[in-house]
Amino acid sequence: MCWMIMDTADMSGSESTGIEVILKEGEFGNNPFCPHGPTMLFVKMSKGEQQGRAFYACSACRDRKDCNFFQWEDEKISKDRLLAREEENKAKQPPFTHSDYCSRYLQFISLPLEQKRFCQDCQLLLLPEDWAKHTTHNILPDITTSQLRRPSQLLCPLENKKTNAQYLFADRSCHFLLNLFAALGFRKVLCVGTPRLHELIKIRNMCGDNQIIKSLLLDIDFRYSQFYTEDEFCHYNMFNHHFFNGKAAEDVFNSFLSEGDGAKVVMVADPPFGGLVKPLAYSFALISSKWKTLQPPDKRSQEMPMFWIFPYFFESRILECFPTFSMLDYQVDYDNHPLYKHGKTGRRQSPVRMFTNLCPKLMALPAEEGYRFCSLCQRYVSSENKHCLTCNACTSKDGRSWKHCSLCNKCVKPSWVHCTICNQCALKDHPCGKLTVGCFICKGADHKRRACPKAFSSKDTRLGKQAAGKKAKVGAEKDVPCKQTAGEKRAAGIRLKKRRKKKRKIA
Ligand SMILES: C[S@@+](CC[C@H](N)C(=O)[O-])C[C@H]1O[C@@H](n2cnc3c(N)ncnc32)[C@H](O)[C@@H]1O
Ligand SMILES: [Zn+2]
Ligand SMILES: [Zn+2]
Ligand SMILES: [Zn+2]
Ligand SMILES: [Zn+2]
Ligand SMILES: [Zn+2]
Ligand SMILES: [Zn+2]
Repeated sequence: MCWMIMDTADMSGSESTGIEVILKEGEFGNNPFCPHGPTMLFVKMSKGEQQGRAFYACSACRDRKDCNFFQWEDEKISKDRLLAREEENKAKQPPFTHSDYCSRYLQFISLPLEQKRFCQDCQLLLLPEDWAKHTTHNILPDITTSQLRRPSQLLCPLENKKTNAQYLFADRSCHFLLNLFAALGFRKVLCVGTPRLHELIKIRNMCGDNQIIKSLLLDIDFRYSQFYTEDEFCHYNMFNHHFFNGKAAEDVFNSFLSEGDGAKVVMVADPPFGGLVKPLAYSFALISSKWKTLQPPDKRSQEMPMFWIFPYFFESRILECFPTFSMLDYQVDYDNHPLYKHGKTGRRQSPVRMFTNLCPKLMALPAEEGYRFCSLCQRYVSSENKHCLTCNACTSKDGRSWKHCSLCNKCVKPSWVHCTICNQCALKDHPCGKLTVGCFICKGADHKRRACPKAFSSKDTRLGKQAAGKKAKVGAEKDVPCKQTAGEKRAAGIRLKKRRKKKRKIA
């Protein structure tokens, strides 16, 4: 069973050929392993047809400098090479096991303050026996208990944009999320790539009268192993649902998902923005189906409550995978992202939103930040998002007021004008006559290539079928303009250039 997946390299809407991912249901584990777990199968696509040999490459790292695994799908690998690869994979694992990190932590907290040191170069809490090895390194002395409670502030964010892009929530967004989950009655939060939220939950639990909320962090950043026990953190890859510590970690995950103790679980994921949507969706669907199997039989038809934090211009792709999701207007902002800050004018508003399968009318957005309830849409919207009576919706996606174009029969960005040559709205200085209308793969006029049914095989996986089912609905009800602002285009352009470079390297 094949589920063909388009690579984000095609975000710009260019007609270039794309490298796509093939997910074979249930077969991840049979793919060769790189240091980041099972690799993914990629193939070069041109006009909807497979071109050339398929190959395996790393699921997590989009930069070959981070992981240079490469193997043709039909390549025979000698025993010696397999052994060498296994050795290499082992050598690339963290310097300590998680249980070693835990015993080091216990030793560390029993040290007097003047002996509590953190090596900034090695990103490691040091024990006295380590000191000699770090004499020439940058050492942060006198690590306090409150610093230990905020590892996301102590560790320097991994800023490798392609692979980790560790953008940390600003306090405003982190508190909003936590208060929302608490108000909705959740008592367990599965934090997928949200270390800052995880630490805030733990801090909140220490403040007396709050209901205790449990949190389990799943993240690829193993540095967190030195601060959290094996019940609080799993070293995890969200692109292939791989637990680095194998069965022991999966058992922790399974018991966290079980609601036998009456504590309701919610999942929140904030993946790196350059990540491929469909492998992520595939992992989240696996998490959700695991949650279902742990529910009592009469509740198995319910969906696991999920929040996926991602830029708004991925809306149609996320909805293809999860038709029951909707996008909230809330703008998520980050401390260390120069562009994704809240409340600035124009493009400096954060494009990052929350997608959830919970009922939008229950997601109360803060009135003090200008969000209001639209009784017609039955959801909270941002202050500038005006209800269009023709579209019968609050149509803005980016926080600015959009305007209705009667020729396009939809609302468009305020900076767009209707072009009679292209027969659609676009920026004033668009490359006239060159806008792509409809689908590049099958030439159909009613959808874009990413929603093309031909991009899926006839034997779709469950998610693939859902995607096909949603397509018509998306087209009819939520025609999401896929054009981007100049800022987004620039960002996508930079990504595209880098990807082209990578593709050249691969070829
Ligand atoms: C955009 S940041 C989100 C951080 C979040 N806003 C916070 O403040 O807690 C992405 C997070 O995903 C993690 N991450 C990146 N690639 C990952 C992967 N393949 N699997 C799991 N986690 C990953 C990063 O380490 C980082 O914590
Ligand atoms: Zn890898
Ligand atoms: Zn060091
Ligand atoms: Zn409305
Ligand atoms: Zn409208
Ligand atoms: Zn128009
Ligand atoms: Zn034009």
